[in-house]
Amino acid sequence: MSIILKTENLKAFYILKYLGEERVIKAVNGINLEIPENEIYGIAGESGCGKSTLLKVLLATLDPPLKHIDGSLYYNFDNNFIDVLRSPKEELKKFRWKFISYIPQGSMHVLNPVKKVKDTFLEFLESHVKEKDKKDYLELSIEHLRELGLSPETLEAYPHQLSGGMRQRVVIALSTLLHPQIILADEPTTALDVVAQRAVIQLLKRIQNTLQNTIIIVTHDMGIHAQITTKMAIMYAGKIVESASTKEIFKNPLHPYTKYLIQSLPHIGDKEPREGIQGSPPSLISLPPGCAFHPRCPYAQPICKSEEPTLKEVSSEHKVACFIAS
Ligand SMILES: Nc1ncnc2c1ncn2[C@@H]1O[C@H](COP(=O)(O)OP(=O)(O)OP(=O)(O)O)[C@@H](O)[C@H]1O
Repeated sequence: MSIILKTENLKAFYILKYLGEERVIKAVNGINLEIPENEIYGIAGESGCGKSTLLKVLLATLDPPLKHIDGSLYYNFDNNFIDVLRSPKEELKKFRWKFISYIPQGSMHVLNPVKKVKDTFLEFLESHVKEKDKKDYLELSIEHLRELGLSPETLEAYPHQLSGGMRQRVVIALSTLLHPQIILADEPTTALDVVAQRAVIQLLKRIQNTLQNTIIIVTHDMGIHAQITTKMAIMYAGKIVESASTKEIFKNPLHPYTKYLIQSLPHIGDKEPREGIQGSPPSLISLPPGCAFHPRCPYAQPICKSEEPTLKEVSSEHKVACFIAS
């Protein structure tokens, strides 16, 4: 199993000035991840725990007020680990779209409303692939859509002529035109009905199967993780609190937060609504001492209020950051 992307104690904070005072939002706060190639890797957690920010950092797009504070991000490019956040910006351009690409949150609004889909595809290829004539770009786009099971006729449409689900699939096709080895997808199924969600899931699975690459999916929806991911990490308050294969996470969740996330999933035959997690995630500006989950944890012990648990391996490839569970 080869690692395609890894982070070591990665920290990136939003630094804001508010009424003359500095406010620091610790959105990515000491992340250690090792993501293998040829997997669909999920990152789960409630809204506001830092998932989207982590994806921005993994793509190495840190624009103010987001700032790299500490730690490292490595891409395994041709069997060399590149220290991405310490590489010159010009150097990083060669990775974007060809090695690593990004499907942004709400991507169905990404397409230019006054241009045919075809023109967006051609412009993208023109700016990223050299030495081709226009016809070749068109052939490449048609071939790619066919490969993904999408109709090439879509290229002749304007975005408003496509359904929300179809627009999302077109943006996914656009992000994968250059066959990247890593695809980062931010909430790719959010705001879609279940039929459109299913089509997006099938498309992502098909892409992974065809390219044999790695897809990293961020979503708060544990149901989506269960359907598509093969390995996953649970994020809480800017940190990873548990990671394992998706099967293991659902069969044997160890962290009380993971258990809550799974318990709150609806089941067929439920007579009453499922209970959500009590309380809400802490402010990332002033985190509680010790384990950030302790104020919401029914099993919290005195140690949880004073010391911060680290992510420890408890069985093969199953890691958890919890004094009670490890
Ligand atoms: N551009 C920004 N400037 C300042 N703070 C930000 C910015 N973007 C996000 N944040 C803050 O960073 C924290 C983490 O947000 P992030 O969007 O990464 O979480 P998330 O888990 O992806 O949640 P969601 O699913 O709601 O996007 C939140 O407190 C959020 O308010």
